[in-house]
Amino acid sequence: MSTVTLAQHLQQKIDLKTKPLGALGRLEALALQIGLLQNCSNPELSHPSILTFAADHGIAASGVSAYPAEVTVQMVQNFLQGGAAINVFCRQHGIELHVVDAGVNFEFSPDTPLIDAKAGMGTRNFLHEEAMTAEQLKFCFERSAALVEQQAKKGCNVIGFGEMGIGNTSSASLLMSCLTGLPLTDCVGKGAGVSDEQLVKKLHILERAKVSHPAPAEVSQALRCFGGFEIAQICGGMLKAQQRQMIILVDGFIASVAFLCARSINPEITMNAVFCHQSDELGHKNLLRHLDASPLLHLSMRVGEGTGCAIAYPIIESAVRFLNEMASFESAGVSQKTSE
Ligand SMILES: Cc1cc2ncn([C@H]3O[C@H](COP(=O)(O)O)[C@@H](O)[C@H]3O)c2cc1C
Ligand SMILES: O=C(O)c1cccnc1
Repeated sequence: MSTVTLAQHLQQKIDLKTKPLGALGRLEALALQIGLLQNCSNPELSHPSILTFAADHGIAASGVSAYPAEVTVQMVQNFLQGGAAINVFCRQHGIELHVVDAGVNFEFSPDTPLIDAKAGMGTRNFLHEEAMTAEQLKFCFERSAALVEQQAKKGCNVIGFGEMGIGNTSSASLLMSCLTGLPLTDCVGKGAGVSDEQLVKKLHILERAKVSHPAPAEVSQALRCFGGFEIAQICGGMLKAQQRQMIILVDGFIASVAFLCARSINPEITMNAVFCHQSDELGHKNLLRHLDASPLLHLSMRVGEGTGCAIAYPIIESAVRFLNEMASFESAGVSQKTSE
C-alpha cells in the first residue's frame, strides 16, 4: 500500500471507531504516526526499552552546576540499585531499562549490570579545549548504534533515551545555540537547580566558551567542541533507531538537544519521534518551538534520565490499543453522525 493510501486507510479506521469524530485528539495523531511508521493498520508496541547514558563533563569543574561532579557516578550506582526516578517509572510501566556507561569518571567493577560504552573518563573542559576527539565521537556513534541494533534484534520497536551527567545542561545549551542560531540566553537554564546568581555566572562561562570555539554550526564539530559523550551516544542511538523504524521517545532538554543533532544529520527522523514532555528547563520550551514539536505532557519535570519517556509511554500504548481494540460503529451497531 502506498503511504497516501495507508494514511487514508488508517484515518478511516480511526474515524469509524465508536466515538465522536476526532474525539480522541492527540491519541488519534499518534495512532496515525505509529501506523505509518510500522507500515500497517494494526501496529504493535513490543519490548519497550529505555537506554540511559551516563557520562562526566570537564566543564563541571568550572562551577556550572549546583551539584558536585561525583553525583554522576553516585547516580549510576543508584540506577544499578533500582532507586532512581527512572527505575521506579520503568518498573511501573513494564519498560526495560539499560544503563550505559558512556564515559563516567570511575572504573566500575566488570560484574555490575552496566553496559560498558566508555569513551573516556569524562570529556575535557570545553572552556579550555575541545571536549572530545574525532575518534571518541566516532566511537560514541558506533557503540550506541550497536546497542540500539541489539535492542531491535530482541524485538524492541519503541525506545526511549535518557541521560545522567553533572554539567550536561551546559553542553546541551551550547549545542542548541550553535545548531539553532538562537542566543545563549534562550538556551541556558538552571539545570539541576543553580541559584539566580549562579545562573548569571553559568551564562558568562558559557558565553566565554562559545566565543573561544569558532562557531561550529556543523553538528559533528559542535559535538566534538562541547560534548558530551552521553549526548553523542543518544544522537547515534536515535539515528540507528530511525534506520530500524523504531518509535523514538524523546525526553527532556538534553535528550531533545541530542535529537536536534540527529535531525540535522537525518531530517527523516522527525517521523519517528514522539516528544514526551516539556521540561521546566528554560531552553526546552524554545527548542521544542524551534523543532515545531508539541510535547504530550507538561508536568514541570526537570530531571532527565529518560523519565519523561517512561511517564508518557502508557499514553502511546493507549493510542495503539484504541486503534486495535475499539469497536467500529458497524461492529458495535452504533449509529453514526447524522449528516448535515
Ligand atoms: C541527584 C541528581 C539526579 C539527577 N538525575 C538527573 N539529573 C539531571 O541533572 C544533571 C544536569 O544538570 P546540571 O547541568 O545543572 O548539572 C544531569 O545529570 C541530568 O541528568 C540529576 C541531577 C542530580 C543532582
Ligand atoms: O529536561 C531535562 O532533561 C533536564 C533538565 C534539568 C536537569 N536535567 C535534565
